[in-house]
Amino acid sequence: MTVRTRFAPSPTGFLHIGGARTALFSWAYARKHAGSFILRIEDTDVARSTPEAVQAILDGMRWLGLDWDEGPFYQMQRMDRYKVVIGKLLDEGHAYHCYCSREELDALREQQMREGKKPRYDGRWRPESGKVLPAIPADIPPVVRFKNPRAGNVVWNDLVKGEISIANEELDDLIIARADGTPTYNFCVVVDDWDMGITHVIRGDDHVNNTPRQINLLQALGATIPQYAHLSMILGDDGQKLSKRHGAVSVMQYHEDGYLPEAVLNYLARLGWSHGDDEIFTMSQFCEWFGFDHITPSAAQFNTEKLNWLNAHYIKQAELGRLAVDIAKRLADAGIQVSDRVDLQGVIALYRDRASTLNQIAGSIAYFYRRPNIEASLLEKYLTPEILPVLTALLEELKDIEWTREKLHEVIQGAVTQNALKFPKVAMPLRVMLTGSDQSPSIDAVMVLLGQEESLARMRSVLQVNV
Ligand SMILES: Nc1ncnc2c1ncn2[C@@H]1O[C@H](COP(=O)(O)OP(=O)(O)OP(=O)(O)O)[C@@H](O)[C@H]1O
Repeated sequence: MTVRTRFAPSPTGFLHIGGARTALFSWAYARKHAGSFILRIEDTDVARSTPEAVQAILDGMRWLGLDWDEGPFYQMQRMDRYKVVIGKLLDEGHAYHCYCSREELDALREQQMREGKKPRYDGRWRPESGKVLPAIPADIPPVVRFKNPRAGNVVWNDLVKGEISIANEELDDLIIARADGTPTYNFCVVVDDWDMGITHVIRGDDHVNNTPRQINLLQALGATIPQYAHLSMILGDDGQKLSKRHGAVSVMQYHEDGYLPEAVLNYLARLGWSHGDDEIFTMSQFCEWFGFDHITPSAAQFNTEKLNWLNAHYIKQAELGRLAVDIAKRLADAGIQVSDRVDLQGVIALYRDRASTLNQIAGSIAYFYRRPNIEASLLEKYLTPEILPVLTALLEELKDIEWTREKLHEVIQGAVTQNALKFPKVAMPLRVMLTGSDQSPSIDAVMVLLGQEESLARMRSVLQVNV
């Protein structure tokens, strides 16, 4: 049997971390078994679905590298097929028309509540042998209901939660087509899973309640029942389920904030799944290791600190050329054009060990490409009257030296020793003049990358010396 899994989001908003983790597990299971991963867009909620949300979901999947083998299939394009299957169920006696008016159903519910019973459809239009059905009203277009089995239990061995058994008594005769003929959610899912040959339905456990109804429908259709794996929910900081409507951040926001997709994927993989003590692994390792035996059935909480830690790791490992392309774009978005004057890869190499996002790097290195505005308080603090002559003399000396780290260090150290100062007394004002900040990597390394001409120009403009 070839494994076929699917991810089936509703395009009512962006792809968030919770959905993405579910997509990742479904994708990994297909990849592990050399099967197929199918993308299906469940867009039957016409009022809430938008083309922008479809695009946002596709963008998020592509950014993460969760490539699909088939689809995207759109449920709205499959309406004719659903109608055919509804007809089949009606013909075969697995479904029936129900002509209850809204008022009738409301009255039924009220009566059941008064009697302390669980509100449910009482099957008044359900055909049974020997039962006389009410006269068909002229003015009420019927819905189609599924004839759910009355007795027995629906039992499945959930790959995450173990055996689950639901009594058929608990299940209503589900409406599968509304009065206007449009099919309903659970029914579309069933027809799709059947037609698409899904072998493993891997989805969030917010769908557990749908599963017994779907199994009954599949059985009535004579379909093979897939295996089910209901994954725990990802909760936000407040302990609530992340959803488009509550607390979730788009996957693409992580891109914007400077996270690498491999860091986000690695983070998501560990949300509710483990492989011994392994925290850092590649996606091919993950696909190899992934299985349902090491999934925690309890909900997992999002933790930004851990994501930052992983991102810092992947930034340190990433190929510099790739980081340079990305960071140049981030700088351009902030109105800063990088130029060949400064070796961007060299600059990133100098900064990446201390960054947990690409945005932090972009923010820290902007001064290489745009002269910094230096705060008066920094000038006052570090460019004290007694140090100014030392810096002016140093500027003179820097004009004619070989522009290497070693030479720069030697010359700066010389100025320190000659004037019987401590190293920071000279290094700090240099930092401020060159970078606009009193925090930077080693100043000689900064000066090499900034270049002789630009370094001297920045010193001159602060020291107001026109030499
Ligand atoms: N917080 C979550 N944690 C884990 N899986 C989730 C989470 N939210 C949704 N999923 C799963 O992602 C898949 C796609 O879900 P869907 O597009 O309906 O997103 P949703 O966020 O639940 O939608 P909504 O925000 O409208 O409730 C489903 O399998 C669903 O179970």
